[in-house]
Amino acid sequence: MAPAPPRAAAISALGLRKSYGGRTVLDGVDLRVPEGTVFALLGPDGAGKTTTVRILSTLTAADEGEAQIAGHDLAREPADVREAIGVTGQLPAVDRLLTAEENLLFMADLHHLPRAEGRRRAADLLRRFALGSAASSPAGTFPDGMRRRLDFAMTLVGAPRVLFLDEPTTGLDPLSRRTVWEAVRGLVAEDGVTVFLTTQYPEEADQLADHIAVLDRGRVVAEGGPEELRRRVPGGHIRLQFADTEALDSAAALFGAVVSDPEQLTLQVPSDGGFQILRAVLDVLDDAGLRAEALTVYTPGLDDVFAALTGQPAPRSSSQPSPRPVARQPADSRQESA
Ligand SMILES: Nc1ncnc2c1ncn2[C@@H]1O[C@H](COP(=O)(O)OP(=O)(O)OP(=O)(O)O)[C@@H](O)[C@H]1O
Repeated sequence: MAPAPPRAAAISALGLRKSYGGRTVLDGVDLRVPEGTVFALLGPDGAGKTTTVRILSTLTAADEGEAQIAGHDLAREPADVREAIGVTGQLPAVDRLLTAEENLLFMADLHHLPRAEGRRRAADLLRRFALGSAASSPAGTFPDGMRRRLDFAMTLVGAPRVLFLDEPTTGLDPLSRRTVWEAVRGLVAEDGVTVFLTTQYPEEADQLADHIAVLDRGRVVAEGGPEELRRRVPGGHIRLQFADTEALDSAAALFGAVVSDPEQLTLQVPSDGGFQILRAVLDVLDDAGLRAEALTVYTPGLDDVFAALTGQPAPRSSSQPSPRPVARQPADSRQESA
């Protein structure tokens, strides 16, 4: 079967540059985001993430470079670009005197939706963002996380094809964060929306993004899928545990340059996380008639990738993210008996 043709780009940018008062904030950023995918721009504070979003959403002009959004040229057709996109945090924000439902209906009026269609969209968004129980309360009484969810929902009333989310979950409580993540997944899977999000949390990029670009001091220093990025940094290993010192020492002699821990009776064999090396390690043990009691494969997490690429520790969200499938865990520890 012929491979699927590459998806058209919903966002493409070439050579974006921006300086403020002689200080370079974006230093030649190239990006390509295929339609119907989630792209994460991951980077520490001040890397230039918000500036990138502001440029791509027509709020700020780049000094140099060009971009196309949803088939429209950013510089020549800004009104068409604005028509196709949604941006979180953009005005009009939540009106605190109106209820959640009224805020959504107000947005529907701004987008000239017919009454019935507006009501249908408002009801759908209240459900998607777990705001149903608060539909009739004034938004001024909402806790922060709930108000941010409503703000996000309001961006969606106009059914944008391309959505920019600038740090959508920074400072959010775990329920609000999960709700936002689920909403993003639903928008992509059910509506084919393209999502461009910025985040300082590696786990958020890992959870949501098909493709991640790491931005540091105005430059994209690495990009790829989450797995691809993990393989870029050293530190992956296979950890073997033995029943006694004799087996441990025999295995250590076989593998050469390994870290041995006599107290735990473990060895760490360097690994790129691939299947080949795992098989080779098991073959070496087998051939020598040695048996490991336990085997753990450790691949570096995106936190390690972030730290290696930016020279800064990855910021942690205020709470633990929801558990993910084992196959995608960053600090992957798959237990297998050997
Ligand atoms: N309007 C402006 N005038 C002057 N400097 C600015 C302006 N906007 C951004 N900057 C500077 O540009 C740099 C990048 O800012 P930007 O907000 O794009 O970073 P960021 O990656 O989004 O970080 P943060 O998470 O802190 O928002 C920062 O040093 C910031 O102070």
